[in-house]
Amino acid sequence: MTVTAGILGATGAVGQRLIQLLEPHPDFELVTLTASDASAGHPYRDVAKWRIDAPIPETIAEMTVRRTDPDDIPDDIDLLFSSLPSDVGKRVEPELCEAGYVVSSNSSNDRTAPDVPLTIPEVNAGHLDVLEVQREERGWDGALVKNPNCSTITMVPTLAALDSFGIEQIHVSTLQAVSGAGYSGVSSMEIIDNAIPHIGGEEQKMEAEACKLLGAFDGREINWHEADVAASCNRIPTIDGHLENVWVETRDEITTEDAAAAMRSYESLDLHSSPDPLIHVFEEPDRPQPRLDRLHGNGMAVTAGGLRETSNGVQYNCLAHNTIRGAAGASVLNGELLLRDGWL
Ligand SMILES: NC(=O)C1=CN([C@@H]2O[C@H](COP(=O)(O)OP(=O)(O)OC[C@H]3O[C@@H](n4cnc5c(N)ncnc54)[C@H](OP(=O)(O)O)[C@@H]3O)[C@@H](O)[C@H]2O)C=CC1
Ligand SMILES: N[C@@H](CC(=O)OP(=O)(O)O)C(=O)O
Repeated sequence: MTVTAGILGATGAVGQRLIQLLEPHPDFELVTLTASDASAGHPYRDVAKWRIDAPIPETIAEMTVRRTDPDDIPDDIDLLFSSLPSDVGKRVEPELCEAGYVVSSNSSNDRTAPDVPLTIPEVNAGHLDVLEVQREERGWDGALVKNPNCSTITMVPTLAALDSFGIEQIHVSTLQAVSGAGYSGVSSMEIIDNAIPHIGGEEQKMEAEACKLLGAFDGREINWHEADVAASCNRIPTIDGHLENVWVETRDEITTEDAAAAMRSYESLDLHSSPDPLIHVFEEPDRPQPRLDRLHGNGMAVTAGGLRETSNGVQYNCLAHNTIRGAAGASVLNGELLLRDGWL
């Protein structure tokens, strides 16, 4: 079955990555692109400042961009991928769901709403069933699914792997790439020869989203994990790939070998965009590194290394590609999960 798909915010940085992933995708046929009113009515080629290091697919370049409005989007679209600014997503996504569209969104609005599934398919695919509650309570024929923030996605698969030892406390410090702020988000004068120890709202997102993702769905509610999470977020002058230093305290004793084995054996899924293995663990103490390791598993794998025992847990480093696994690829994978589980 081929699913007809559209992208909301298709001209932006994440929208372009979505095009790159969806145009050759075996399950999805890209038929609609939307952006702001200023871009609507024009050929995609004329209004998108294409920044991906591969040409715009010809079929996409000639498509006319539509308004991001239920009245301007064809009724027969099965799935909309959303990469809108979060204030726009907050207003438009519920309107689209009410109009009957299923939306897989990367935007940060509504990620922690109790009836909105926030999913990393390999970690918490079962949370998707909260959509039944969402439809019942909101009276929607459509549905809204979110993927987490890029820094959160980077660490959570490794934490899920370690949670059989009973995670009680997580401390994380990030080294985040400039692409996370968008093309014009951080100026070159700010970031070259520098590091910026502040990314607005990022720490709070990591702390909340990690607990929701690692929580348990009881058929009605997602009960958040009770681990104590503390994050410190920093921007550094890499282009793509968020590197993170993580300290985990566990209830049960855990050795370096236990932690490496748990990460290596953590299961992937049989979905097109899900890499196998999901987590690659390095023996070399100086890996992972952004430039060398961000494209593991076509940019969808998480890499880890530098494992060390601490007094009551382990310390390690992890890395993922922030605009692929951390954004566009995460939304596409959620689309594949929606298809597998019969929501489309
Ligand atoms: N950049 C990244 O790596 C990451 C970004 N994100 C999140 O993804 C979302 C998109 O980010 P990014 O792609 O960088 O943003 P961009 O600013 O590059 O793109 C925004 C897109 O939304 C459209 N848009 C803007 N305003 C409106 C509006 N009022 N109505 C309809 N469409 C509108 C733009 O269209 P137009 O071109 O016409 O202005 C464009 O297509 C954000 O929520 C961001 O926080 C998440 C993770 C990583
Ligand atoms: N804040 C992230 C990117 C981002 O836009 O995150 P979110 O999807 O939570 O808005 C970064 O700067 O790297």
